[in-house]
Amino acid sequence: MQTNMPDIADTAPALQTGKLDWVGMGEIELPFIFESRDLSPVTVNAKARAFVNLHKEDAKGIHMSRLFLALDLLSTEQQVNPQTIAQALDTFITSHEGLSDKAQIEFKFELPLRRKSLLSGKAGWKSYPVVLTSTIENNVISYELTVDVTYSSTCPCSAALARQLIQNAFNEKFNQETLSQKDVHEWLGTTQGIVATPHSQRSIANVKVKLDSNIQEFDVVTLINTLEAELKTPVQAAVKREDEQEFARLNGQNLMFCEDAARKIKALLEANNYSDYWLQINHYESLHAHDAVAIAVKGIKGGYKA
Ligand SMILES: Nc1nc2c(ncn2[C@@H]2O[C@H](COP(=O)(O)OP(=O)(O)OP(=O)(O)O)[C@@H](O)[C@H]2O)c(=O)[nH]1
Repeated sequence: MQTNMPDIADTAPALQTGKLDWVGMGEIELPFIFESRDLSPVTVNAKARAFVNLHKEDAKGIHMSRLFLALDLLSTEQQVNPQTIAQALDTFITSHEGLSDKAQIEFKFELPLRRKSLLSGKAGWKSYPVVLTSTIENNVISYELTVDVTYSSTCPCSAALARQLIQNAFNEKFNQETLSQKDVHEWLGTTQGIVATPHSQRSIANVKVKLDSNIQEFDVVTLINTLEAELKTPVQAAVKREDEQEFARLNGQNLMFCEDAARKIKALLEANNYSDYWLQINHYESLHAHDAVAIAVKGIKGGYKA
């Protein structure tokens, strides 16, 4: 290796002096083995962002290769968990002595999970977008976990309007007739019996929670499972007809506006004692070409903002 290469990060004058909040790299390709409770260690293909602050006002720049190589170690020689992320953050700071006293790593990846069908006992893969952000400041680490949960939402307004049409059709059909249970039963099984159906839409809950700084392990599966259990109509992987019928029943029994979904999840996160959270509910409408959106935060001082 050539020994006299210029190292401008150390020696060149800054064009203009001043502190910077974050300097680093985005979109770093980083496969790694992710560890989380109730999950066999799983290889994920993450995109990483790695940052330190630059508090030395006249320093030309940070040493990006040092951040990159610390991440590479995480990818090739370790498994990703709170301990190894803490080590990488520590390396970010110690390798920037005099330059930086804050560091941040963000991982964005899809977590594949085996999901069971509703009734038929089959199973299939479903991928969940995850963002894990870890920050060290004043020697304290904080972790934020964001997951996206996709579900189906059936419009309560549309359901009520459809029911009215069904009642009207019933009146027309059976106006003068003595009702026979058999006739009504048969009629209900026809398209004319259920003359209107409410619209439903694919919907996504984006949920960000702040984790305790002293956690020993991540627990993404529990967060996803709890959210899906609360929403009741998560999109399905393996589906046989009996599963589809159960899904139709669940949709009919869990009609919701985006406000309903947001309130349910807010109450759930409160009950689970997260120190802070942010959520955005997106109903990708099938009635409209635009979306219905609801946002909520815990609302603590200095916490997440809506
Ligand atoms: N600070 C900084 N570096 C950049 C930027 N864009 C590219 N780089 C490159 O990042 C590379 C790595 O920088 P350093 O970490 O200082 O590399 P190095 O001097 O070989 O590593 P050390 O010997 O550990 O200091 C350099 O080749 C820079 O040119 C930028 O906008 N800012």
